[in-house]
Amino acid sequence: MSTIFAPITGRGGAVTVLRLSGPGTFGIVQALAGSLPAPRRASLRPLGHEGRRLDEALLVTFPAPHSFTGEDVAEISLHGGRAVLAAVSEVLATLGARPAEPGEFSRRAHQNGKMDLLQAEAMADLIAAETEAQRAMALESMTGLSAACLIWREELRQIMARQEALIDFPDEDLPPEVEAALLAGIIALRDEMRAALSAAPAAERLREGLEFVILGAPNAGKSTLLNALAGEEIAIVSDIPGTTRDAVGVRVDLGGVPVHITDTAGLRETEDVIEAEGVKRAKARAARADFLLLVAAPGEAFPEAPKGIPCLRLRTKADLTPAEGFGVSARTGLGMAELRAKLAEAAAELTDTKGAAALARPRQIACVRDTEAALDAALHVEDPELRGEELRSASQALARLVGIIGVEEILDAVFSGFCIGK
Ligand SMILES: Nc1nc2c(ncn2[C@@H]2O[C@H](COP(=O)(O)OP(=O)(O)OP(=O)(O)O)[C@@H](O)[C@H]2O)c(=O)[nH]1
Repeated sequence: MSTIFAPITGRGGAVTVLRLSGPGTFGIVQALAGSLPAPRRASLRPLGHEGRRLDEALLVTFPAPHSFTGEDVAEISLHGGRAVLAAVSEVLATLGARPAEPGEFSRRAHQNGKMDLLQAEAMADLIAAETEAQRAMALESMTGLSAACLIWREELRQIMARQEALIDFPDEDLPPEVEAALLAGIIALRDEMRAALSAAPAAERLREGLEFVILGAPNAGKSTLLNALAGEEIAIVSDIPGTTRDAVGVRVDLGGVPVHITDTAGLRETEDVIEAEGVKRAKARAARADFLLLVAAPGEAFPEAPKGIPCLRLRTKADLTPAEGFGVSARTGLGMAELRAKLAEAAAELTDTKGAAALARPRQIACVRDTEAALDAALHVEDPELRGEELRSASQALARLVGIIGVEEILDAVFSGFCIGK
C-alpha cells in the first residue's frame, strides 16, 4: 500500500493542512520533522530536508487504526500559500509518498471499515453543501441513512432465516404462522423501501438544487424580476420587446434551498431566427423546470404552463396599476418580500423529505429500487426456493447500497467524484 498525501484545506488561507496516510507516513514525517510528537498531540516542528529549511509547522500523528483512513496518518499544518505547499510536496515525493487521487483518503477509510459508502457520500455532500437545508440533509444522512440501512439489513436477515427454516423443514412440521410471519415481514420491508423511494425525488432535488423558470410575454418584466431576485444586474433590461434571447440564470438561496432561477426569452411568434430559437429554448427549459413563475404585465394574458409543473401566476409592474391577484413591482420592491416568501415555501415543499431516510443519489436510489423489486417479486412466487433466490438478490442490493459488496467500478465512480484531499 502506497503512502499518499494531499492538502485537505482550501486555498488562500493562512494555513494549509497537509494529510499523509499509509504505512510509510511516520518514517517520512520523522525524516521531515526530525522527531515525532506523541500520538494525537499537536506539536510545533521545524520542517526541513538535506539542509534545506521548508517551514515551521504544527504536526499531529494518528497511529492506525485510530485515524480517518484507518492507516497511519499525519496532519501537518503548514503556512498557507503556494510556495510552501510546493516545496513540502516536492520533498514528500522524494521521500517516497505520492499525491493522493481524488477521493483516495475516503476510499481507504471505506476499505478499512471506517465508514460505509453511504457515509462517504454524505460526507462529500456535507463538504459540498452550499445552503443550510443541504447542510442539514447531508449531516442527517451521514448518520441516519446508514443507520436505517443497518436496520433494513437486519430485518432482511431475519426474513431470510425464516425462509431457510421453511426450506429446511417439510411443510407439515411448521405451523402456518411461520410462513404468514415471513410474508408480513417481506411486505413491511418492501413498504419501507417504497417510503424511502417516495422521499428520494425531494432529496435529489435538494442535493442538486432546484430549477425555477420565469416565463412570460416580451416586455412583461421578466429580466427586471430576475435581477431583483438576484439582487444584482444579471439580465439586460430594456423597453425593447425581445431583449432576452437566451436563457440567463442565477443561483440564489431561498430559505436554505439552492435554487437556480432562469430568465427566458419572451414568448411570442417571431420572424427573427435567433429570437425564435430563444423561444424554443424557453419552452424546453420550462418543460424541465421544477417550478414556473408565469408573469404578465397588467392587462395582459398569462402564458400557458406545461402540465404537471407547479407554478405561480404573478402580475408585474404593480406600481403602474394595482394588480388583481398577486402582483409585484420589481422596480419599487412592492410585493417582493412576499414573493420571496412564496418562492421559499415552494422550494421547501419541493425538497421536503418528510423525515424519511433521504436517498439523494441515483446510485443509492437504484440499489433501493432493486431491493424493492426483489422483495416484491419474493411475494409473488410460491416456490420457497425461488423466493429464497429473490430474497438473496434483495440482500445483495442492500449490500451494494452500503458498499459491502462493491464492484470496483462503482467504488471508482463514487470516489472519483470527490475532490483531491477528501
Ligand atoms: N414601472 C415598471 N416598469 C417595469 C417593471 N419591471 C419592468 N419594467 C419595465 O418594463 C420593460 C421590460 O422589462 P424587462 O425586464 O426587460 O422585460 P422582459 O420580460 O425581460 O422582456 P424581454 O426581454 O423582451 O422578454 C423595461 O422598460 C422595464 O424597465 C416594474 O416593476 N415597474
